[in-house]
Amino acid sequence: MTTPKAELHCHIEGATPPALAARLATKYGIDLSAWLRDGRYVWHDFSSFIACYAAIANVFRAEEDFADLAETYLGELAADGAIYSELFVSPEQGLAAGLSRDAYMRAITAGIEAAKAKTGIECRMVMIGERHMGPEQVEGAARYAVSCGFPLITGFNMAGDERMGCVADYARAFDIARDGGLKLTIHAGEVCGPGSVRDALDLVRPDRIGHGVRAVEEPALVRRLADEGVVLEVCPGSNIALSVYPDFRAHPLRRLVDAGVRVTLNSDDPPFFGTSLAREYEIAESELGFSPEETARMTETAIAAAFVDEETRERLFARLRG
Ligand SMILES: Nc1ncnc2[nH]cnc12
Ligand SMILES: [Zn+2]
Repeated sequence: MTTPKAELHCHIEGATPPALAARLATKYGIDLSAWLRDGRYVWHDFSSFIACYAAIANVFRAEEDFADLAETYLGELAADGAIYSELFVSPEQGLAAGLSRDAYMRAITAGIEAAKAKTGIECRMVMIGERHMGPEQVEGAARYAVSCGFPLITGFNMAGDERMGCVADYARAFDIARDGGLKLTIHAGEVCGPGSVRDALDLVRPDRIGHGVRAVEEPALVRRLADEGVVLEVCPGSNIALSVYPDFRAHPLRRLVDAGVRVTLNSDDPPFFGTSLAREYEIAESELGFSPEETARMTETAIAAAFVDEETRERLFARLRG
């Protein structure tokens, strides 16, 4: 039997298989030649990755395209042993597709429900604001998240280019989300260093941090993460693909765990980085030196930190215990 897994950090459009992007581009007459060649996404650094991601996210046009993407991704995750997934969603993509935010949310919800009916995988959605679109867009995403009435949205997150602006500019968006009852996570300490993680802790007070790995550069900050029990959504394959670290030997996951930081394993944007959730578990064991017992503890941490009600959490823990 495959070991049970859980994923807290995956951007749904970032899970688009290249073959699906190619098929939709042909169907809708979109030129993807700058971004997709020989069945692989084309980018070479963080900025071109963000641009490539945006181009691929824009090939979706119909509700059924988004629904199929969510159902297919969750089906694959379940086949790899995942019992829980949090998908990062961007209703702005509904507008880009010529639909509406609600149509986008309906479609992803339909995909989630279909996957659950087939495989039993539990899933929640985390609303994304894109940092490089500026504070107004991110606040708009937070306002929509708390008012749209889709019950599977349980969290709010900011992704995008961490080098843009400062966290303080976005604090209001997180206040809106928190006041509306959503749990919070934020991309920090991926492209930028410990200062970015410290700002996130001070100004956003998140339940979790996306990546956060560069906190390792400041020992006092690592102690703070451990003391405060902040959970990191670590994506080792993504970090290597985006050259945050030159190779797995340089990756700080072991140092963070040894310092008592709570961590989970995630794929981020799997086909962009040549990875999958199952591959991240393999990487942790074969490249980063963790035992199966240790990766099982990371899955437990993911369930403990999942943005779900307590009854669902108990059910998920019961499934983990088998
Ligand atoms: N790894 C990443 N960092 C920031 N924004 C993203 N959007 C999609 N993937 C991302
Ligand atoms: Zn991410």
